[in-house]
Amino acid sequence: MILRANCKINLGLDVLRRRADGYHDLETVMFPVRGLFDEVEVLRTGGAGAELRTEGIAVDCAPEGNICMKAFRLMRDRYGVDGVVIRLVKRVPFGAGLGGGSSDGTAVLKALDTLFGLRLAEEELVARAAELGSDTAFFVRDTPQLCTGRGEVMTPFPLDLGGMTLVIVKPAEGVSTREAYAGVRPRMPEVPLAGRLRRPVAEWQGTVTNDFEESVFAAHPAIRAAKEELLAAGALYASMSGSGSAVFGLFDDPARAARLRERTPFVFAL
Ligand SMILES: C[C@](O)(CO)[C@H](O)COP(=O)(O)OP(=O)(O)OC[C@H]1O[C@@H](n2ccc(N)nc2=O)[C@H](O)[C@@H]1O
Ligand SMILES: Nc1ncnc2c1ncn2[C@@H]1O[C@H](COP(=O)(O)OP(=O)(O)OP(=O)(O)O)[C@@H](O)[C@H]1O
Repeated sequence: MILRANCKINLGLDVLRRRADGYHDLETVMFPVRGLFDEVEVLRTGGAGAELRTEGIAVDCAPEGNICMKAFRLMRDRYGVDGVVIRLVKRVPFGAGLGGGSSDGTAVLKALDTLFGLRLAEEELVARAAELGSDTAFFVRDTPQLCTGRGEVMTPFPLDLGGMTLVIVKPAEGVSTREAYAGVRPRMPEVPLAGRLRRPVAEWQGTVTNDFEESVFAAHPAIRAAKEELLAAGALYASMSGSGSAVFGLFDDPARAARLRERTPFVFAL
C-alpha cells in the first residue's frame, strides 16, 4: 500500500518549561500541509526483516537509522509483524521543522497496521507513534491539533485557512531539533496560544510567536532574512516552523504569493 506522508507547519510554538526527563513541555498548533509530502509504500514479502529503498532527497543517516526502519522494528517487537519492503520517496526537506521524518515513521506504523490486519485503536497508534518521536503522534490524526506535553498530547483545533496561500521557504542551512531545544529559553506566555490563534490571521504577527526563533535567528541570520522576505512580499503572517530552518508565510492575496514561485517551489492554496 502507498501512503502520502504529508508534512506540517507550527502555528505558534511556546516552550513552557524544561522537564526532568530532558524533554520540554510545549504548546503549539500543528497544521497539516497536504501539498508537500513523501511517498511511503509498504509491501509484504512473506519473508523476515525489512528492506528500505529510498528515492528523492538523500537523508543524512544510514538506512537502519531511518525512522521508517525504527517504526518497523517497533511494530515487529510489539506485534510480531515481519517481512516487508519499504519504498520511501523523499520530497520533504529535513532539518526543516516540517516533520517530514516524523510523518514517514507514522505512515509506516499505519501501513503495517493495515497490511497485517492489526486494527489498532487510534489511541494505541498514538501511543506507538509517541515511542518513535514527539511530532509523530500528530500525524496519526493529521488534522489541526493543539499539541501539548512534549507534543504528543492532542486536542482538535479546528481552523479554517481556506482561501489563503501558504508559501514555505527552506533556507539552505538546516537546524537540528536538538540544537534548537538546546538554545531555547522556556517561558510561560501571558495569554495561552489557543486564545491568540482565535483572533483573525491579520492580528497574528507579533502575538503568535515561535520561541525557537530568537536563538536560531541569532545563529543563522539567513533564516531570519527568509522570514523578513516573506513579510516584505506581503505575507499577513510569517514564522519559522517548529525548530526550523523552514519559514512560512500566509498570504490572503494569491497573486503576491505566486510572485515567490521563483524563490521556492513550495506555494500552496489552502
Ligand atoms: C520542534 C517540534 O517539531 C515542534 O513540533 C518538535 O518538538 C520536535 O519533535 P521531534 O522531531 O519528534 O523530536 P524528538 O525526536 O522527539 O526529539 C528530539 C530531541 O529534541 C528534544 N525535545 C523534543 C521534543 C520536546 N518536546 N522537547 C525536547 O527537548 C530532545 O532533546 C530530544 O532528544
Ligand atoms: N525518513 C526520514 N526523513 C527525514 N529525516 C530522517 C528520516 N529518518 C531519520 N531521519 C533523521 O532525522 C533528522 C531530521 O531531524 P530534524 O529533527 O533535524 O528534522 P525536522 O525537519 O525537524 O524533521 P522531523 O520532525 O521529521 O525530525 C535527519 O537529519 C535524519 O538524520
